[in-house]
Amino acid sequence: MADDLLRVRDLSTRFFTEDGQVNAVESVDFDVRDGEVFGIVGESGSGKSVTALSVIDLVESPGRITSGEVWYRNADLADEVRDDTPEAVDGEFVDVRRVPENVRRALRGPSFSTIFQDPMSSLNPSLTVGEQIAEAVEVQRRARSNPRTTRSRTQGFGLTDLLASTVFPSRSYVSEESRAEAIDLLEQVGIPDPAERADEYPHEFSGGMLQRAMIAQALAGEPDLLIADEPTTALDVTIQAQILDLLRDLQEDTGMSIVMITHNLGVIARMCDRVGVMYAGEIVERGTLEDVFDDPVHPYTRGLLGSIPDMDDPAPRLQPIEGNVPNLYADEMEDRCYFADRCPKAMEECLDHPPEFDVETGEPSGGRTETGEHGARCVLAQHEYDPSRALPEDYFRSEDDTESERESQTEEVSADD
Ligand SMILES: Nc1ncnc2c1ncn2[C@@H]1O[C@H](COP(=O)(O)OP(=O)(O)OP(=O)(O)O)[C@@H](O)[C@H]1O
Ligand code: NI
Repeated sequence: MADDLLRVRDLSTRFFTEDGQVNAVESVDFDVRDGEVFGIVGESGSGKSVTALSVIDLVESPGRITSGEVWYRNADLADEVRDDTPEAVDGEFVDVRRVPENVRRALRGPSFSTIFQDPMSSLNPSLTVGEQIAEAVEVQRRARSNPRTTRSRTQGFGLTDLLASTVFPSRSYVSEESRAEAIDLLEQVGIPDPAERADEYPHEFSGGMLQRAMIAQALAGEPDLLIADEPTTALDVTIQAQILDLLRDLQEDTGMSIVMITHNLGVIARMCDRVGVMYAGEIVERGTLEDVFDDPVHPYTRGLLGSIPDMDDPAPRLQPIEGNVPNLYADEMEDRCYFADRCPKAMEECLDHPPEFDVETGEPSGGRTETGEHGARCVLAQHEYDPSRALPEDYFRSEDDTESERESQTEEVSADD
């Protein structure tokens, strides 16, 4: 079994809005192994993107990570930070939440890289594609030749100036070498005539080609982990499939790990080794693709799978299960299973907040067992459905009015995602 590259523990992120506190990510645990694709799937508003942003520390105000650890395996980094921040080191793992902020920021690119749905969020329209990729290559090259040595301790880790250059890319190629590498990267991501295309501007690229260019830029630092948040959602189906295949090929060639975020189970089925199903800010079920697809335990997972979209005919949005994702306002989150009011198998036990149970043993796993095991945050992982303990169907009915009011608000907040 491959080693863990990332161990996320008890990660919680909240938004402190004028309307109240939103518990967007609630005590999330997951692991990402070396060289695997880990999928995070769930309906809109379930907390997938905020989870990803939390891992790379890009949550913006009024959001804040309120608890959790993000352990990243990197022996060199562990050696470098051990003296100054021993509490952030455990063997070869470093809790990136506990290292100084500039060190954490310097991991973006060479350690963690990201691609999003909209390539223009990472490409500058006024620079050629080649210049921008060369710039990313150059930034990473300098970062490598100035490693985070003990020397940096006296210089306050001195990496912020390296990062500044990503914000203000220069207008020409830094060197012939980085230009050559940019062309090489464009070729790797399947852009034909890469030397010519390198001199074109983003608007001269088609949607699929732009997506490839963004991937090239994300790969410039040779990251250990690529976080892909709905990377193909905006593309037409044939191009979607090509980009997914490209990502899978690049993953195999480079050995990097990928966290793939999507609301499309077809994408999960095509890409992922293991998967976590998110609902209302929690991972409610996780395991290998086979575990989760062939033997789902949580009624939410079963509901999702009941409407698995065909890759050739993907539904634009999953809307498989009657009812709505709760709005996640803390003062309305009761201490019960958040799916209970939509669940065909809700029992009296569901009025308590379920821990994660190991599906094999039915024992609480707390996400801290030797993972990869099949876990589910549902009492059905512990024992059989018992109709005599079923909640009456209209048990939550009285909340319907407030729910439909909230529905429109939730849509507003996540609409620009
Ligand atoms: N800036 C913000 N301010 C307030 N609430 C936010 C903010 N960003 C996200 N949220 C809330 O956090 C929750 C999780 O949002 P998130 O974007 O992670 O969902 P998602 O699963 O990625 O959905 P989608 O599939 O639509 O991208 C939602 O309830 C959302 O309303
Ligand atoms: Ni999202």
